[in-house]
Amino acid sequence: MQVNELKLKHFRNYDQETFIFDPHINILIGNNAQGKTNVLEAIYLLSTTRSFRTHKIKELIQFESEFGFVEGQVESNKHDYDMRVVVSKQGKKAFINRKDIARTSDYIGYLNAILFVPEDLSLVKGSPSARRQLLDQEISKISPIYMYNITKYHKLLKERNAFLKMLKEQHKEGDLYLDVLSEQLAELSADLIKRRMDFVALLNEMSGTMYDYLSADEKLTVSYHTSYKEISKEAILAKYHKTYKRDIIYMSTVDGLHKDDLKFQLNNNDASLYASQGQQRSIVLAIKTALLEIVKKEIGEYPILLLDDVLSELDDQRKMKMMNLIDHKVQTFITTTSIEGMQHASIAKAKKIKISHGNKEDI
Ligand SMILES: Nc1ncnc2c1ncn2[C@@H]1O[C@H](COP(=O)(O)OP(=O)(O)OP(=O)(O)O)[C@@H](O)[C@H]1O
Repeated sequence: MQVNELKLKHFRNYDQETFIFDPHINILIGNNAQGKTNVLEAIYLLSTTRSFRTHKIKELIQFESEFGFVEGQVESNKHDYDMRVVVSKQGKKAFINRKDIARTSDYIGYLNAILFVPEDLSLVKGSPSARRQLLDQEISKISPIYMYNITKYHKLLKERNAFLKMLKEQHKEGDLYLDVLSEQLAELSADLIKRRMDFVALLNEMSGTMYDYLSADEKLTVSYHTSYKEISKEAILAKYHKTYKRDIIYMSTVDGLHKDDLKFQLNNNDASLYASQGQQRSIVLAIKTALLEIVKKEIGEYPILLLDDVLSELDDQRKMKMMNLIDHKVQTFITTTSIEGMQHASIAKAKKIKISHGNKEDI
């Protein structure tokens, strides 16, 4: 997959700009606060209809403007597409070949992107919610059904929690409607957890190989942790039934896949407790490069890669190895304040675009 052309209109600090990209490496160079990450954010928006920096989509519209849009000419193995996401005060609208696509799950997949930002470097020791988010986002890219079901799960969970609160206020210990909601959640949970487990098995295999290449010292293992001993609708529902009273007291669904976690181990030691900064970086790098391979395996072609200011966070050896892994395979967008010290041959051949004050200049 690749983005050949990107148009920005009233997007962040861009009034109007058109970028023509190289199929391999594109480097956006500029001082701080010039608009480099804004370009990555625009590509990510085109890919997912979301920003990786804010949930408030209206922040993407240029100050003083009523609307903004991002439009990309995208080339894949199958077809070429014109993709567009328009953001206005009313919300956002996504289009493929000028056709309005109402459901996000129908839009995702035309342009797959793997994003790597400095915050990802805290994935190993950070909050479980970031690891769950990674799982949900990445599985959604290769499975529209997963995306549809996880959205439905969270809606039902919210409804169940609100209902638990009402039961507590009414001093009730159960209700037929609680049974219905629990049954629906149990059915979805069994399906979603199985899909997560399958994905993690693949991630474990691929990231193990990548880690071995990036840092041959230890063995990386990635595993999925859930509170359920048996993954079936019946077993999950039975657990819900057993914990009705507790959930009503807490006014919250205490157990569930919304509490599950992804664990990393190096030579059987819990990486969240023992991994050094360098080891954590290698793990995240192994995960991100493994994700590229998983998308290739599942979809049949590589996604694009967005590297926001992360190369400067990696040492020379890891940087070189990372570039070796993506060279001539993956269209990559790199933001940086300077290319000094970037030694790989692909950097010399890369398309370099200077960004200043929301304007670009090919150099
Ligand atoms: N909605 C908006 N309208 C106009 N300008 C905006 C808007 N949102 C952000 N900006 C401007 O965009 C600039 C930041 O751009 P960006 O985050 O892409 O910086 P950057 O070049 O990646 O910098 P750094 O190297 O510091 O990460 C700031 O000057 C900010 O004021």
